[in-house]
Amino acid sequence: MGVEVSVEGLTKSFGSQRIWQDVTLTLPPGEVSVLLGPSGTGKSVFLKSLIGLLRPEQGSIIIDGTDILQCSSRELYEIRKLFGVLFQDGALFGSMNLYDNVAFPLREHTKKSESEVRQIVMSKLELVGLLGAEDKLPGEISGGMRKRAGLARALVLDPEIILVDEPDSGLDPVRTTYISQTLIDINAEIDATILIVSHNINLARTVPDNIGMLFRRQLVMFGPREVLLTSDEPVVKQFLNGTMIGPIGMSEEKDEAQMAHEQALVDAGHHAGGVEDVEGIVPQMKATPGMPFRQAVTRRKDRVRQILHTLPAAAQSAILESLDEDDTPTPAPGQQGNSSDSHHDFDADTQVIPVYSPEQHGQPQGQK
Ligand SMILES: Nc1ncnc2c1ncn2[C@@H]1O[C@H](COP(=O)(O)OP(=O)(O)OP(=O)(O)O)[C@@H](O)[C@H]1O
Repeated sequence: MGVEVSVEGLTKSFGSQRIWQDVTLTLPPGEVSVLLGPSGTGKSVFLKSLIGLLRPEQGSIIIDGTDILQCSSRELYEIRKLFGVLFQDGALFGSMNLYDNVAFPLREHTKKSESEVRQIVMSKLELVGLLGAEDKLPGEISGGMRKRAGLARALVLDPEIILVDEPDSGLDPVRTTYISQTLIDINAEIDATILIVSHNINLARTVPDNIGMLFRRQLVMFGPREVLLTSDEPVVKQFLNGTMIGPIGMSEEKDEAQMAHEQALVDAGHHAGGVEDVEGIVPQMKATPGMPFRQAVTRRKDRVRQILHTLPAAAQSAILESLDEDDTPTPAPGQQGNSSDSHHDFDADTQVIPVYSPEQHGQPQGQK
């Protein structure tokens, strides 16, 4: 199972620009969490802080018992071995085909034979639906394929924590749903702790076990998905419905006068944009039939039962309903019941730093 990531009192600035402050949250081990927030609120900065690419000036980030803001560089090196990261554009090497891109961490950081490398690479390419595209260069494929290739590369070293930066950016709604399904399937398959940064509402409504939101330098909330999805917070409601009416403006700050002006326009009949009154909770996506059962589902039920009394009433009743839901996985066509003997073989003894970032490797290439 993936490890817990516990963040407390985290504050990050660049010079005099405060990005966010006093962020406290815990990513439950093996569960999928999404961090939402309008553009520019520092979601990517948060992801980069978790892997030690950026250094917040205050607070702690405890990963597997180690505070990565206090530990030695040797310890940070060890902790980084737990991570697989998918950056927004896949951060692929433009001169290498997809096979070599995905094989790169294995060749660079392990002593595996080429036949072992091949077996792992092909299984990961299959998991992300890219079998047959091994010989393509990043510049010859779509943005969605590049993302999936980046995801395959993030998985080859068997990560316990997977960070995904805007898996939906540049993708149409259908491809976004496919990548959402892939992320759920990966969680079912390897039971890793997953944090997805996004501003995609469909993804946020259907994929995660937990949701948080950054706004105006604060973590507005973080908790079981039902808390945010039933929230009455104006900023959350506005974000979920994508309208102009509410505290979120084109730039970060929006003052009372502008809010009143926009409300007056809407009262006079102007369309506020977005989809009105999307309320409540839609069912969470499940692993594809035939995949292993997603163990996070059972663990999360036990966990939320224990914190239920601390949550708002609307979230409590939504959670109580979900506790009664049948978690039995849908059997694959032609199969009976749950399949736990996956054909994907994940090797546990690789020793590497699975972080390939623009910071470390220069600008990603292969953009169209
Ligand atoms: N290395 C850096 N040096 C200085 N400022 C930075 C650095 N990285 C990010 N920032 C600033 O931090 C702020 C937050 O950026 P970030 O990319 O984390 O936002 P985001 O929420 O991920 O946005 P989006 O949803 O548009 O991707 C921005 O104002 C950005 O300019």
